[in-house]
Amino acid sequence: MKIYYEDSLPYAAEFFSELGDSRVFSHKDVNAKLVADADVLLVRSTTKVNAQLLDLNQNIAYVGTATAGTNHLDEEYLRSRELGIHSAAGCNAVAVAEYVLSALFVMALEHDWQLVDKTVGIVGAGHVGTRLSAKLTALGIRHLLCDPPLADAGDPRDFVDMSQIMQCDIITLHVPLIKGGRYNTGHMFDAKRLDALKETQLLINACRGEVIDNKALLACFEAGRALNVVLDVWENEPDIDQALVPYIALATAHIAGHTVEGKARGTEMLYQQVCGQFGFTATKKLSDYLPVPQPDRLYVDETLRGQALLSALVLSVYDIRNDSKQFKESIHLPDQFRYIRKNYSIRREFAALSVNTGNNPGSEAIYALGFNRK
Ligand SMILES: NC(=O)c1ccc[n+]([C@@H]2O[C@H](COP(=O)([O-])OP(=O)(O)OC[C@H]3O[C@@H](n4cnc5c(N)ncnc54)[C@H](O)[C@@H]3O)[C@@H](O)[C@H]2O)c1
Ligand SMILES: O=C(O)[C@H](O)[C@H](O)COP(=O)(O)O
Repeated sequence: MKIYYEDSLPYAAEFFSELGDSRVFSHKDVNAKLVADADVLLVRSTTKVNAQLLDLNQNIAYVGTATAGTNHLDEEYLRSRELGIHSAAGCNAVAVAEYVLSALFVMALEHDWQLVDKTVGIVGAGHVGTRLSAKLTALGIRHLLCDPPLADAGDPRDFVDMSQIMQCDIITLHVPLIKGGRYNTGHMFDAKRLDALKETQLLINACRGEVIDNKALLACFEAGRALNVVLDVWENEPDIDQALVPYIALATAHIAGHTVEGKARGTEMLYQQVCGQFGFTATKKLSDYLPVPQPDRLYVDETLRGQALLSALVLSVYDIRNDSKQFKESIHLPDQFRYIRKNYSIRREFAALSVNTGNNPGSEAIYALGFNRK
């Protein structure tokens, strides 16, 4: 069996080499000829999988993406080849939720906000939205969920509509890119919604760039509106509209999901799927490969309490300001969006770190946030 995998899948050699003849490729030079004899094709979001890539291949039996989003796969084409859509749904949900928390704590520091006085509107209550909801609950932050597809499907949680989301102090977007139809998310934040935002609100997009109309957003800023916006994702990546960057409070290069665990879990999920489909027993586990973080233990500053304590802890693991600073200072350089993503020094998830809380009364919130108790 010939297994072709994109070079951005961590631990792919470790997981797949025993299953067959495994070969690595770069998204920059992958083409139809190169993968013409693949039985299994494993990608991340940087490789577009469509007729152009697969029409020369008669044998392909499995195509999988080690990411949550699937909009780089031509679903209609894959279905016409009876291949289906295989993804790593949920692999990086914790990573994105922790990215959002870092953004919230930084914005709170910069604007002197007490987060427990704010209401967060989560749009999209799937893997990411649900993880974020759990962490906000741990922090005692009020939040509302908006997810019409889940509401229509009978999900028992309480949902609100977009008009209620628009009243929230903080709005964070976690929907797939769906172009058209009843649940369209393309330009969900169009000029009209952006005009309705107040300068006291915060809008975060860590799902797909096309969910916010970037031209309309730039027009708001150019008209003098001081909106608070955090963007991890942009329209037309990697060739984003650089004019927008200086206006964005915290700007990053589509790395919200890039924790060691989030990326590697994606590879592990595809390994399990391939084993299932081709009748292999899955013997390998992610825990066999993940490095121990250095350091692996955090100490709580005993003088801090409440938000100050949680903020210090979260930002000691991941401080989004570092990524934003690097992004803003270098994004004008050629091919920089891709460069940052390729060379990103990926971070760890809270669960990889043990916290000794001593007698701190805030301990339960720390563990409920995901930190390890050991
Ligand atoms: N920035 C990153 O690094 C990063 C990482 C992971 C995921 N993502 C993106 O975030 C998206 C969400 O990730 P996920 O793992 O939670 O996916 P998911 O499929 O588990 O959840 C998405 C949710 O959005 C809901 N939804 C669909 N249309 C909607 C609409 N019109 N309004 C409100 N809700 C709607 C769906 O019902 C679903 O529950 C992914 O599709 C991907 O595009 C980005
Ligand atoms: O959809 C996802 O899972 C994320 O957007 C993911 O981080 C993107 O994957 P990448 O571009 O790193 O392959």
